[in-house]
Amino acid sequence: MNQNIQLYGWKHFQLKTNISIDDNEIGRIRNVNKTNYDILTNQGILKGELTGQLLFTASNEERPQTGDWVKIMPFDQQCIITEVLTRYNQLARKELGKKTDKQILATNINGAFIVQGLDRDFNPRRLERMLTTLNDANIEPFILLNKADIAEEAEENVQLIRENHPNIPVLKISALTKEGLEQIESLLQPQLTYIMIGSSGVGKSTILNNLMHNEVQKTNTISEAVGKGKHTTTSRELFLLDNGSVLIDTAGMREFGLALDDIESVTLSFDDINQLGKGCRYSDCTHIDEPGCTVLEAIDKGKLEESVYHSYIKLRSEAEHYAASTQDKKRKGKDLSKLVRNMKRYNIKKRY
Ligand SMILES: Nc1nc2c(ncn2[C@@H]2O[C@H](COP(=O)(O)OP(=O)(O)OP(=O)(O)O)[C@@H](O)[C@H]2O)c(=O)[nH]1
Ligand SMILES: [Zn+2]
Repeated sequence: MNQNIQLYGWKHFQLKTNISIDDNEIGRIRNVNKTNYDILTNQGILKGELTGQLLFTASNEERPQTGDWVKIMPFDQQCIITEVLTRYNQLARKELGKKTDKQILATNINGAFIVQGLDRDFNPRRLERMLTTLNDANIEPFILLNKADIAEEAEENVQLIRENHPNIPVLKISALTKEGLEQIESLLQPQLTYIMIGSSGVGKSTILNNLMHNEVQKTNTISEAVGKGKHTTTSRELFLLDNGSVLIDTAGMREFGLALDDIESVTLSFDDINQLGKGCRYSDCTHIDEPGCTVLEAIDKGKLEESVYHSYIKLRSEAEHYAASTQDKKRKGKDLSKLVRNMKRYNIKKRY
């Protein structure tokens, strides 16, 4: 039986949060089904429910999520969840169809594998967006470019992503032929928690099955011609890998929206801009139209790829838009008009 909570990273969580509680009153949420939870505990996997207090007073965000450590009161082969222990981080996305509500995907995560297909799923801009969200959540990113076996221009596209993100591991893989599987395994550390994110059908379950060395998660075999997956809802589940790492799989995630707490962190996912920005005249320079901005200077001198700057601007404008619906509308108007002016400036320049 591998249900000992140490295997699921309890010690690591304790180190991060300074919490000390009796091991037998602790569990980790394996998956969520409305208000029913599967919880990994020293007594095995227990079914759990919330105390009335939690059920009626906790917001969606405060309720237990996959990855959460919770305080439990075992009884009768089941348990009651009395408290959600403070998370050291959480990964959220914008709720489908809603403007500002966050949906939490998972919590207490050390690293994330962004899976993107090298086929028609390939989209550097979506990758940027995911990297920004991960950076904001303080989660270490890894990029898996999958389906190398069927993609044309696979090598060029892998190179492009490596150039854009020199400090992030970028692996070219094929879950089908198992190319790159050992490289993924070499990134995983025991007792740390990882999550796998990416569009539906990109190969996440197939990768997970490879890592588990058996079939745990049903893969989506609906034909490409039909064009849509069989999942209609999003589910998250926590798995223990052979090497002792914990992996959370997210299935059926069609859209990975921005859910930023802080717009300024957008810049951090752009290594080049971040490096250059250290030389700007103003320490809070937004690199949009300030005098003495070394980022703008670098573009003029051809030292910074315009495409990188463009995705920075686009991403920033998306982030501004999102933030504006919850924060300061006035500032949004100002910044957006600056952005538009700046986009124009570079579009005009390009014609010469
Ligand atoms: N050619 C090729 N096909 C792959 C590869 N990886 C996955 N597939 C296929 O792509 C389809 C979708 O794979 P899944 O693993 O179910 O994708 P998923 O990301 O888990 O999808 P959701 O569960 O909907 O989020 C399946 O038919 C897989 O066999 C690969 O490297 N090469
Ligand atoms: Zn600047």
